[in-house]
Amino acid sequence: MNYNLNQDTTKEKTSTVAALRKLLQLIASEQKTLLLGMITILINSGLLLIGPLIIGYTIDHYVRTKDFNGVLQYAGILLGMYLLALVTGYFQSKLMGGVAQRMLYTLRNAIFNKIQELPVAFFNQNKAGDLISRVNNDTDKINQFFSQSLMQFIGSMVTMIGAGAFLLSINTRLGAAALAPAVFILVFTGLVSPWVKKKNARNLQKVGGLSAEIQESLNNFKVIIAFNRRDYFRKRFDEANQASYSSAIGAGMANNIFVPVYGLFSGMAQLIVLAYGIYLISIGDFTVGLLVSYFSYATNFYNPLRQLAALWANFQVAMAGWDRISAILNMENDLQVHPKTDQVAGAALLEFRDVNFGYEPGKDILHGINFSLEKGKTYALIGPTGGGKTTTASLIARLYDPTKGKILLNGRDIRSYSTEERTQQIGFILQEPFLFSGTVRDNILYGNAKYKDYDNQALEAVIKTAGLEELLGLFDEGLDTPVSSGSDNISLGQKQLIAFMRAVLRNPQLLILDEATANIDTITEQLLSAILNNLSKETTVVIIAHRLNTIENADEIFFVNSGELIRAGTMQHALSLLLAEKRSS
Ligand SMILES: Nc1ncnc2c1ncn2[C@@H]1O[C@H](COP(=O)(O)OP(=O)(O)OP(=O)(O)O)[C@@H](O)[C@H]1O
Repeated sequence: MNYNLNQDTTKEKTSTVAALRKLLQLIASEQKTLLLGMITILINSGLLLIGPLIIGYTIDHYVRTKDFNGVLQYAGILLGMYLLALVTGYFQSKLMGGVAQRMLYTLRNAIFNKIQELPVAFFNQNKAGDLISRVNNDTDKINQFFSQSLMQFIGSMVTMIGAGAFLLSINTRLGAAALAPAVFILVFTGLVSPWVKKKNARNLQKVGGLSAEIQESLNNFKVIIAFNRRDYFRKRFDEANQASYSSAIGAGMANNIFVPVYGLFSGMAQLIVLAYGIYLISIGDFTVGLLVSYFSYATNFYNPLRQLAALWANFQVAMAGWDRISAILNMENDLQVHPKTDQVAGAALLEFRDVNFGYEPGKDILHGINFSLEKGKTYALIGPTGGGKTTTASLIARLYDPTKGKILLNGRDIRSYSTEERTQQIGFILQEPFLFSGTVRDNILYGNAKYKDYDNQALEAVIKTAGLEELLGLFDEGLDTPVSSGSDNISLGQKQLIAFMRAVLRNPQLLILDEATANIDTITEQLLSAILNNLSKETTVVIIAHRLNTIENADEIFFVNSGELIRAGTMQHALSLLLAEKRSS
């Protein structure tokens, strides 16, 4: 599956209605609040619509007859109505603000949970900074629309429809003339909106790119400083910033296109009402009071339309953000759990059967790999850099599925194991161990449900039984030694030790060490070797190492080169294969 989120996003075409329907599902549980919100909008718009009618009535019946008591009475009614509109307006913002915040919360959780479900290939193909921008920035665009614009949007629509109905009912011909410019606005909006959305999508993509650039340079700050290449990253950042700036200008211009066009047509409509209205009064078909009301209704129709111009732009931004978010939400993990297959009797612990694999479609890295691992034995994978050792180990741990062939775990297709079952049976110590902020204890118990409730004393007893006591002793404050994922308060070797303890404590059937001792001194390495020898007799160990002394005790050595795996037999033969490969390259 192609997990690249930034591929072809500009060409993507999602129907706005379909996108909106999906988005609204996120607030399906907010029906009551939305209903209340709608009621406040209807009251607000209703009050706005009745206002001009009352003003017209007051002019025709009380101002012209100079009945000031009547004028005062109706002025009081109008004041009451406007105060009520103020109160309903306040509740409207409060209700919708709450809905939008809850929506933002749900949306961020949904994206984060989806990202957590996705396989390693997804993270290979997307930059962390861009993903962060989607979770933070793009969701915020949707939040802004829902908290600030949606109710205004609906309110404006209701007011417009009401005002349009009044315009047509008071005088059909004048009404039709007044509304004619709106048809042009509608056509213009329909034609221009996809282009505006595209501009906004491009802008969000560039903002994501900028975020990725920041993330990359922060992650690599040491290399940047050591090589004095600040200028290089400054230049890269400047380019990304420039691209983001240009796309923001483009999006801003696109978003602003609606306001002047709507303004132009609104002005034209008012001119039409004024000219045609005065003509109708001159021939005795209309009254001054009615024209004042009429003018107010035309304003009530076109003012919200002008507001809609700005709101529509916000809507396009939100929809562009939603497209980027749904691209994540629509991703499916293609490493699905398959139905259980029959177990092959007397099978090896793990078996590769004619396995091919490539990170990109059509570009296989591993070709026709066949081998099996027996219970309780130690295996070594050796070979030149880039030969395919880590890739083979990643397939053993099912970080990826083969493009061809099969992998059997305990005689059953590895794909038929649930993630929990599989990770319980296979422990993988990666080349670059991942630690998170906390303590040594937090990190060695990561993913270990069995000991998570043990207090330090009980855990230390378990550690002692597993032979890890001396390793723990290398940390000043033992289990409580602080660990910080970002800074370097512990060495790389110490990180590898923590990852080692984490994996051993889980007591897996199969333990893979990918260059897991590369940064550990020889004495400590001997200690690790003793711990590995002390593991249960059932435990199978796969060691990937460049330092050959690490694999002295291996029962079998595999030589992995150019994506092919052969049995190397003795250590001597393995060494000759390595040397031959070095000479030929
Ligand atoms: N995430 C990835 N995406 C695309 N290609 C990759 C990826 N990881 C590795 N490769 C490619 O796969 C090939 C095998 O890499 P692999 O990491 O398995 O080699 P290795 O034998 O473990 O090397 P080393 O000894 O340096 O760790 C290399 O050509 C590498 O460029």
